[in-house]
Amino acid sequence: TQPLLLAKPHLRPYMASLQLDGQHICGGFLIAKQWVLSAAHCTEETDGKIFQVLLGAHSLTEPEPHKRLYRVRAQIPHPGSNIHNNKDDLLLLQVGPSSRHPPDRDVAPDTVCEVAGWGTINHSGRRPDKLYQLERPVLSRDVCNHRTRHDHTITEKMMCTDSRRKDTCKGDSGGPLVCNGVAEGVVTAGSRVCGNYKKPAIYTRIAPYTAWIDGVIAAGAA
Ligand SMILES: NCc1cccc(Nc2n[nH]c3ncnc(Nc4cccc(O)c4)c23)c1
Repeated sequence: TQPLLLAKPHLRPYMASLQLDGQHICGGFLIAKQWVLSAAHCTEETDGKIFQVLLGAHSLTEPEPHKRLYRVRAQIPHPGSNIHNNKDDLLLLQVGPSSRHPPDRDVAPDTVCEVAGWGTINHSGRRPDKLYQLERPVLSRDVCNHRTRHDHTITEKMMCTDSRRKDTCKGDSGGPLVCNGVAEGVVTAGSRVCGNYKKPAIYTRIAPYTAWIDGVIAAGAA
């Protein structure tokens, strides 16, 4: 049979894993804010236990910044579903606020990440009409904090990429720094300097702020 292909990480943010006690039981997918659709047969061997729903994952076990395990507020099988046939084999799950946040880990130095933006393209200050993208290696916090670079102003809630030659610039602020398919940082202007290797590009890391982000989303969702 045709060998199955490994999915490219995080290209399917709607993809859900329905779990019991940390064990994957069934797939599912987001069809609306807070609602996951799956199959009613998935509740057969659960003897009434309520699933947890894992969203934003590629690996079921490894820590990933956008991975979240959500409680299920309501589990609603289609009224026509039954254990004798495949009719109306649908299950709707209303997911509640996330019950667990992934551990907050630095991206390894030299990891090549990408950043995109409509910011100015070079010292000419030319502003593009179309989106540009840039691949840059992560710079360790120690190097970025060196006296001759950002001189100990880079906290553990920030990260840097090498700014030799290719760099972010005016108008790129706010965009995502994506490493291995995961948004790890948000472009910040920092010293506003562009393309100077002595002033590496700075990003606000996202992982330290997931509780704040979820809190705002949950409050807004009410
Ligand atoms: N590379 C870090 C970075 C990320 C995001 C934005 C920024 N810069 C800027 N953000 N806002 C700005 N307002 C005015 N000038 C600015 N930078 C600038 C413009 C022309 C020549 C040059 O050497 C630097 C910036 C710098």
